[in-house]
Amino acid sequence: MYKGKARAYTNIALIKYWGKENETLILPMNNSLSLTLDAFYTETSVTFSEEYTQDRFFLDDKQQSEAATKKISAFLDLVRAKANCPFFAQVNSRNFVPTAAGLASSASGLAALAGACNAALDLQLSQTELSRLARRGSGSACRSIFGGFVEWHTGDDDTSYATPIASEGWEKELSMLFILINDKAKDVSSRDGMRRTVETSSYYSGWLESTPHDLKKLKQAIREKDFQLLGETTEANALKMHATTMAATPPFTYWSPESLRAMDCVRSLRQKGLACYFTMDAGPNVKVLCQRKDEEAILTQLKKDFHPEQLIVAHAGQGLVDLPM
Ligand SMILES: O=C(O)C[C@@](O)(CF)CCOP(=O)(O)OP(=O)(O)O
Repeated sequence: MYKGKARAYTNIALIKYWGKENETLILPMNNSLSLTLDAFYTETSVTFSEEYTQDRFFLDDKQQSEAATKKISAFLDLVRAKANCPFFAQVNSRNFVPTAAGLASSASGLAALAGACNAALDLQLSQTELSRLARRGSGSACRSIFGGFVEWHTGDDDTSYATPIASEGWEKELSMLFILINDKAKDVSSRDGMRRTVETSSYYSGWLESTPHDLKKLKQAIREKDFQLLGETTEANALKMHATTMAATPPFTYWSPESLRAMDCVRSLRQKGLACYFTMDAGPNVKVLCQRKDEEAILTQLKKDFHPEQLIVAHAGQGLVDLPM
């Protein structure tokens, strides 16, 4: 019996990963850049045992569907091949995110699973090898191996992994405020959404052409600790990513009326002189990037338009953490 446990934190992309060049190997069309946060994380333990007759996957103590277990099994097969281990496994993941907020990201889950498997089978993987492995579970998971600002590079199965970006700790001066939009509509998963967009969106080529330029500006903003450039580039990049979905066939959007209202609130706060910018992913929630020094003032304003329980504050977080069983 081999056991391991790890914790990984959610990351939010400032330059989005939105499209795969290779679905099986989960290779991205473009480089992305994210900020690992401290507010949301997943703790995953894994046990490989010769006594198990199948893989089983529990999330928050609930056994998961066959489809979800199949996805985990495919990842475990990679690990078993690497470790030359024939045993089935039981995976227990616990998401430390606000319940029913639609925030449980596959990024922290799969990164934590990579770490737990590494510990259980004593694979002694480097952070780069862990990032490469986590990528095979979910693209954005490869970024959660590291804390702070992280870049995920395009490439082949060997060369596509994430690396931390030197920032002299500037990320500690930033805040990310989550505006939770409880939206009934069933979201298109990020995996399905990006596939449909790559295959059918007439705006996709424009997106691909513009992301390297956005990435360059974002890295300049980190180098120069220029919050306005960071914010403007982040917001514009998110809007371009979401524009591609509206030009897909059939068209779709992750935005709900409440999302639009939240985006408007951010713009009007900016007009009042409070530096804040939004980003959005494959769901209706709106994430507001600001400087820690303005966090209170912005929260006070947002509380005029949203219920306090819709607002969650996050700061820069750390990379993968091994945990004692
Ligand atoms: O995080 C970003 O860069 C942007 C997104 O969050 C925008 F929605 C996509 C994340 O996609 P993910 O869940 O990693 O997909 P997978 O590789 O199909 O598992």
